[in-house]
Amino acid sequence: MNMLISESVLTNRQCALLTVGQMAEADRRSVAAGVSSFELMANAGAAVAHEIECHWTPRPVLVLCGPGNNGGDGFVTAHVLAEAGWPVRVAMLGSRFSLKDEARQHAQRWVGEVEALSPEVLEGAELIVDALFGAGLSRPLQDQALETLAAASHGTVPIVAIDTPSGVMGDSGESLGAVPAVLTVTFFRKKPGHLLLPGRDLCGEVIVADIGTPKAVLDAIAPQTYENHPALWLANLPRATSDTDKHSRGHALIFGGYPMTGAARMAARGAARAGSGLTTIAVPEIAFPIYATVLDSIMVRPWLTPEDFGHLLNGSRFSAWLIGPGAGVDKETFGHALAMLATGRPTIIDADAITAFQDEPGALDRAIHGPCVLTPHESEFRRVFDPFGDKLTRTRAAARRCGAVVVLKGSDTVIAAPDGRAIINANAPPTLATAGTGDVLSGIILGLLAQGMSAFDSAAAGVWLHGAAAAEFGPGLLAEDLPDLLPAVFRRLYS
Ligand SMILES: NC(=O)C1=CN([C@@H]2O[C@H](COP(=O)(O)OP(=O)(O)OC[C@H]3O[C@@H](n4cnc5c(N)ncnc54)[C@H](OP(=O)(O)O)[C@@H]3O)[C@@H](O)[C@H]2O)[C@H](O)CC1
Ligand SMILES: [K+]
Repeated sequence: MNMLISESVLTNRQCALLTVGQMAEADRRSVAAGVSSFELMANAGAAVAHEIECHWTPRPVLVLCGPGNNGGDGFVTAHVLAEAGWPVRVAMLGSRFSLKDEARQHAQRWVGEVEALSPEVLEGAELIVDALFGAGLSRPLQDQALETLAAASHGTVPIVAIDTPSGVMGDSGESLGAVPAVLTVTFFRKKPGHLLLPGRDLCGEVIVADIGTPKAVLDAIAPQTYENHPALWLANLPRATSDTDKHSRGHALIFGGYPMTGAARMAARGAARAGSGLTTIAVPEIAFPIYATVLDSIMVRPWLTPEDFGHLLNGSRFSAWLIGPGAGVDKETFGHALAMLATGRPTIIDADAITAFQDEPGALDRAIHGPCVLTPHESEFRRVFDPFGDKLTRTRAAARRCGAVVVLKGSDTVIAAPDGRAIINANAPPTLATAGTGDVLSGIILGLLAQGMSAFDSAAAGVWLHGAAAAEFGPGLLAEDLPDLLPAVFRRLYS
């Protein structure tokens, strides 16, 4: 739980992610503020050398330099390590004389030999620094770059990547031929590609180094993308105080399907553990005995006809709804979801209720006019939204189109708001890939929504709490374990 321990010292500014374009702007603004490009590069290379010295004892290092500023950082790293007495060799793609500006200046300070890049240069290296391409990657790796990195990845020699593993796209995390690094040192702020898959897996440990970029640069850039972290929403997380009673903590209503009854029950436990004062499952009368016999503090409300269900919604007692887990993909689910959305009250549309709109996605867009969260996994997403583009772009476009917060689930869940803000989550352990965990997630988000938290904050907090609960449990996790792990996560958050 290191992530929890460090959160108190992080601010939401530190969770900001910059695109490749925004990072170039940060550099321009730094230069305008008096920090030269030469100095930024010197600091970048020195930071990489420093991390290498912290992680390894001196050993033969091979620095692979590319034709741009990433290569320039590599020359600085080589120089600093050599000055510290490490045995260093440099191999380069292309000629050092074709380097420009500060990269050229730093390369001139390297007095050693510069070998031509090829798999043969790997011989004898015990640590490889990948400074081939970073933010300027514009096409798939090929020829010597591809062959040398591929050969390096077949051995056991650790690879340290400067900025990104060469071949990883900074904005999307897509790989155009990258091989895994054990450590990636990037500068000023992470980029989306450090968190989106497969980029995140290819980066290994990611360290963000300060290279002297003035803090004010971030305000001028006004980033819209963040890494999920309590610093983003902890202040808005609902907390019971001495003057709260169960009614003031909200009343969550979940549509309970039949014959799949477990999903709604798990969602209900998630909502209750997330702090909803009252939680009710509304169930078709035939399913009432099943639900009622296995639930204690969760209330069960039977309904006989769709009209009865409509009356239930029009009562004023409920503060947020959820439909989807175990609901069934049919006209009834479609109708019940529309009825929930028509109230304008906070609504979560999940699972089957998303798929219920597959023949008429426009109906979903037209119906959403209040706070709403959609929680699709990839297949559900593709049934109602445009599948093109990287995960961040797709999720943003979906949120903008339908006017709801969209949570596109996975190991790199993206949460996007209609106004363009987006959060990437990275605390989900692989053990969450098991049946029913999505139902608990929508329940947790519901519990927060029911207490009056905004749709975007509820979604971000819910996703993070869900990941932290799973991490708390470790291997062998079942979805039904998750709600009971939330108290420990909350305790730690508030300590
Ligand atoms: N604040 C910071 O983050 C700082 C970062 N620094 C470092 O600068 C790089 C970005 O430098 P840039 O020069 O923009 O880009 P690259 O070094 O990554 O590469 C550009 C050159 O590579 C060519 N290229 C691109 N893709 C390929 C490929 N697949 N095969 C061969 N060649 C490729 C590209 O050619 P074009 O034809 O596309 O123009 C360029 O020649 C950043 O990552 C940091 O490491 C600063 O040092 C400090 C501030
Ligand atoms: K690199």
